[in-house]
Amino acid sequence: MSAANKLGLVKPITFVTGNAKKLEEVKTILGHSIPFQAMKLDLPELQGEPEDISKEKARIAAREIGGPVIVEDTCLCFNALKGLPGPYVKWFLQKTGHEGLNNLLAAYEDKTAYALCIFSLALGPDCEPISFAGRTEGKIVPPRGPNDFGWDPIFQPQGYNLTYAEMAKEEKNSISHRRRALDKLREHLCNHYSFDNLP
Ligand SMILES: O=c1[nH]c(=O)c2ncn([C@@H]3O[C@H](COP(=O)(O)OP(=O)(O)OP(=O)(O)O)[C@@H](O)[C@H]3O)c2[nH]1
Ligand SMILES: [Mg+2]
Repeated sequence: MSAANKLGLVKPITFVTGNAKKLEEVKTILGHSIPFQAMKLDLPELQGEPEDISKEKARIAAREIGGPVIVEDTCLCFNALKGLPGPYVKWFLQKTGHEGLNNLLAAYEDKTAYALCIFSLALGPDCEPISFAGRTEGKIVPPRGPNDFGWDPIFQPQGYNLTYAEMAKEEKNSISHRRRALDKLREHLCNHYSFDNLP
């Protein structure tokens, strides 16, 4: 799309999340490529299919903010459990910890899993959100590495001997589910919008 056909945003995009570690990674990955501001808000933990959850989060956030928003929902999906715990991993982690998550797979040979991140962009309260998914394949292992972000210590990406937690931050950010989703979101925003009219 040529520059003349791009929609000029007049309100900045707000990334709405209650999770400081997500925000840190998003800031690092996007750098200055996309201007955005952040708002710490605890959005409801919804049920359903990952893309529907992410889109509904975006509708709720756009109503709260009254302007353009991005949100994301992250799932950790075990293949032996047909994708569960998926979007419910936050509660499994909170209640059962890394050990409990490993134990869920004790009855299965297959320890493979994937991390899935779905960003949704809503331009305003009455706009239908658009989603951008990123997925990284891996397996679930007993915890290794610093315990400063969620399930990072038990997720070992395919092709690596290190868990997400053991990797240097730049290395995780170069292959992560979040990185892959943000690459698509960035491309969409750069192709369709101009940011020159922002206050
Ligand atoms: O080890 C991790 N590496 C990651 O890269 C990662 N991304 C998210 N998470 C955790 O997975 C659950 C997602 O739930 P979630 O998407 O609803 O997030 P949240 O409620 O924390 O924030 P938000 O919904 O306000 O944005 C929460 O427990 C997050 O802490 C991660 N853990
Ligand atoms: Mg949440």
